[in-house]
Amino acid sequence: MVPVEKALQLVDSHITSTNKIVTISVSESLGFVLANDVLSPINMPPFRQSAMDGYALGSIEEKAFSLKGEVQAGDDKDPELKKGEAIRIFTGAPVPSEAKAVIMQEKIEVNDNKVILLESVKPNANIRPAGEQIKEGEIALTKGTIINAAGIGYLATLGITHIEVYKKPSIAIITTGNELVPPGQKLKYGQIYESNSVMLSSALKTSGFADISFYKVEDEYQATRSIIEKTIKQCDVVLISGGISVGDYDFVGKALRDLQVDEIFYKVKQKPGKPLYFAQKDRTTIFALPGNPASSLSCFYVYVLPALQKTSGLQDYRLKRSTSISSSGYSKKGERAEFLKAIEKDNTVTILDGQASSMLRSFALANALVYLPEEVSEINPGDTIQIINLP
Ligand SMILES: Nc1nc2c(c(=O)[nH]1)N[C@H]1C(S)=C(S)[C@@H](COP(=O)(O)OP(=O)(O)OC[C@H]3O[C@@H](n4cnc5c(N)ncnc54)[C@H](O)[C@@H]3O)O[C@H]1N2
Ligand code: MOO
Repeated sequence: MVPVEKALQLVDSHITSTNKIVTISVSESLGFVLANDVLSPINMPPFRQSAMDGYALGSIEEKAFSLKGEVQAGDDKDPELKKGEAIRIFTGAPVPSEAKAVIMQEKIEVNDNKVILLESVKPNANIRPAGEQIKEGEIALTKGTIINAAGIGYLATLGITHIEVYKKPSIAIITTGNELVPPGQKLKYGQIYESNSVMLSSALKTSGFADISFYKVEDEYQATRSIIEKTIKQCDVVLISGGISVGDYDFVGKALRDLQVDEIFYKVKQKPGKPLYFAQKDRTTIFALPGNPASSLSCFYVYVLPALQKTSGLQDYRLKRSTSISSSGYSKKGERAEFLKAIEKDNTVTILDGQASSMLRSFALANALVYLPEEVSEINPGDTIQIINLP
């Protein structure tokens, strides 16, 4: 059995960033990592642009200006504007080349077709120069940037439709267990609903992993081995749920060994998730997650997600650890490190009831896991404790 910190290190040292680069459309790039610098193909703004609804002024020394027409956003005209002349202009409209400033409409009065300034105006006030945000050929976003919603908007403002990003892994989810039936069917005696596949795929989607295929297998050696062999050939990452413990019908470990995967560790000194198995074969990474739902998800967040993020080129892929003040007391029974479902708010963390690895309600409410290392045996209210923030 390996300690938690050792297991984390082993996952980190065996996972490498992908060097596969793919071109994708900007609209589909949420959560991807840029594989190259992106250069701006245009000046932004592309022209001198008014930042306000008001008047463009041909000079700034006068107090009264004669009004000469208007420029609306989207107009392609560049009207002449002499000293002492003003033009009605609107936010986003191109500012005439000869304009010296734009004044907000709240700061003028119009009398007899004359624009009277109520206060003085500085040169170039309320004018966004062409290329103020970025100039053509400059770096818009650097390699390594994670694309978020604003990043997608920003690239769209520059008219960019496609970018080069690191490929995200293709992921297989294999669920094992004769007792499992899909929700929607009536349960027979001895059966339970299969929930890990939808839970894990939802956790994957939350973090931007969408290339997921699903497989279901009975507790039978040959079928288990065949599915694992097939998915290792087809996918970058194989997540197996259940069948990894020591029961007579837990065939995952035997199948993996017989397929001669490189076992990196099996069993971690932690609760939940003791029977976690981590291996690689050729270029595929394999995690066999314990079948108990909360164990599966806990192992996913602690080990699988950082690995997937590292693979996808994220630099800041490591577990998001921080500390918080416990409002709860808790006594650990065994010696294993523990991950406890909790709610963290305003630097106070509350450990939830219902921590058994078969239970999901506490996880459904949690926004953090409290991490109790092996050497910590109890928590008292007021203690500063380690937490892992959940995505
Ligand atoms: N003699 C021992 N028995 C067990 C040990 C041990 O050390 N010695 N470890 C226990 C721990 S800890 C865990 S965790 C489980 C893990 O077992 P498996 O990974 O082999 O998982 P299964 O036996 O297949 O399932 C466990 C539990 O979870 C339910 N399950 C499984 N898959 C799903 C699914 N897709 N959706 C919903 N629920 C699922 C399954 O019905 C079982 O109730 O082993 C302990 N035993
Ligand atoms: O590790 Mo098991 O997940 O304790 O039930």
